[in-house]
Amino acid sequence: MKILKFGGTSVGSPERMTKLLDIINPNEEQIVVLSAVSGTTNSLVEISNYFLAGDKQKGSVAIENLYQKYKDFVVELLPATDFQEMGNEVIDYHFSFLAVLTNDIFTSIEEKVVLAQGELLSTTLYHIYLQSIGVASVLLPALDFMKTDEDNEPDIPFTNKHLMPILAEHKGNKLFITQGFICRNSFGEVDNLRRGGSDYTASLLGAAINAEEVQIWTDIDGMHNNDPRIVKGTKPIAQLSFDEAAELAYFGAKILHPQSVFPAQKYKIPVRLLNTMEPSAAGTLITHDSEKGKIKSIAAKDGITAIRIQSSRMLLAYGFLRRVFEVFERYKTPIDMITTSEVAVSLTIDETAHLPKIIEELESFGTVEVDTDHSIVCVVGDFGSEKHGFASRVLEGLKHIPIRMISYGGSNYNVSLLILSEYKTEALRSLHNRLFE
Ligand SMILES: Nc1ncnc2c1ncn2[C@@H]1O[C@H](COP(=O)(O)OP(=O)(O)O)[C@@H](O)[C@H]1O
Ligand SMILES: N[C@@H](CC(=O)OP(=O)(O)O)C(=O)O
Repeated sequence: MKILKFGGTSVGSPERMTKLLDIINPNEEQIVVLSAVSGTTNSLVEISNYFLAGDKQKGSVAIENLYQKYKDFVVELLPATDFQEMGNEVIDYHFSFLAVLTNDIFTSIEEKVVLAQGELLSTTLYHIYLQSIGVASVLLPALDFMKTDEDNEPDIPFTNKHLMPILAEHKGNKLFITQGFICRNSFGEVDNLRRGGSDYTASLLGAAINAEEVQIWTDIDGMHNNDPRIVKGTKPIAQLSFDEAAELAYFGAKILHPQSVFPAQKYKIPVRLLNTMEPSAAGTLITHDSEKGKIKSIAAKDGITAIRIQSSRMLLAYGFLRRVFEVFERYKTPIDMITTSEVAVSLTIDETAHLPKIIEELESFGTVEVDTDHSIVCVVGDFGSEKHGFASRVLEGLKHIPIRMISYGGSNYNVSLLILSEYKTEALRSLHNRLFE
């Protein structure tokens, strides 16, 4: 069994949806994971924000606008009268549900239910489309088998336990369709795997059913060696290791959800990144193997805050870093980069919700300086062997840009540098010229 995930752009219009059958072979066993139609999740976030802010008027207008878009979508996707009626019933059901849901008290619980409607709509409409052209498929309700635990971690054994019997019940069927992104949390409430989470669903399903392969179909021919939105002339990378892919996804390569690598890595399921618009292109294969002696790719992550704690108490002391880390642990704030000297430690975070409290506690150790608006630029490749001189080439590529922090040696395949965000574009372009041209 293979898992094929199609992102928002791949199901972004009725025409795109109908073209999926150029890629999906209904005679092969597969679970097709769909995201919401592109733009829908953003609209649902906007709708939720209006209701969370108590602006029912604007919220209702936004619901109506989205409803009209789906009306047009159904007419184009399902031209035959009987199937068009089925499509209209589906959207009427979901949009009346939205109206009821937003009519009363609106909290983060209702917000998650609102956000789930995008994937529920796209999969149900696609399922009806397949029926309309006589292709047999089974619609699997992700909310019955995708679950996170008390720590918000996905529960893969739960998915295995609840999905396998459903698949067995439909023995003889080959094509299964399900929703990406959505799940239930440990309270049984509707929840999600965070923005871009359909990739994560695909990888979790691959792990849960021990799939032959997970394919992430998107609008580009694989992971490129730099951000194609910023740098011209980027190229797809044929092969990446799970660790390299995880670093790139985490440090900004938007093509892949950062957490989606780990389930596939743990359960040894190969992942392919492929292009819906160019299905014959090789794309990127992610496995345990890594190509040696090469720099693979550059990525950047914005919205980084750097914190420096300067303290003479650090000098020749032990236990100091533990106490610093405990502050971040108490506020559930992950640290990305860290560098130390004998009297100071610098670290970066991208979640700033608890920053004032964190600073207040850190001030008991010494002087605290905070710098916002930074970006981490991350270069991924085989840095394990000094003979390539890659690190010096990275620094050479950034010699005209002020560097706030450098992290090298944490792993053999990554160098991360912290710079002011205003230099990001120049840094990515300059590194590209230096490393790949
Ligand atoms: N290193 C990279 N390689 C490939 N694509 C990248 C990279 N960095 C950013 N991207 C962007 O990621 C986009 C695909 O991700 P996304 O929009 O989330 O797809 P989908 O909607 O299919 O899930 C591409 O169109 C591309 O602009
Ligand atoms: N629809 C969700 C989940 C998702 O993964 O979307 P996409 O595959 O288009 O990145 C989102 O927009 O976040």
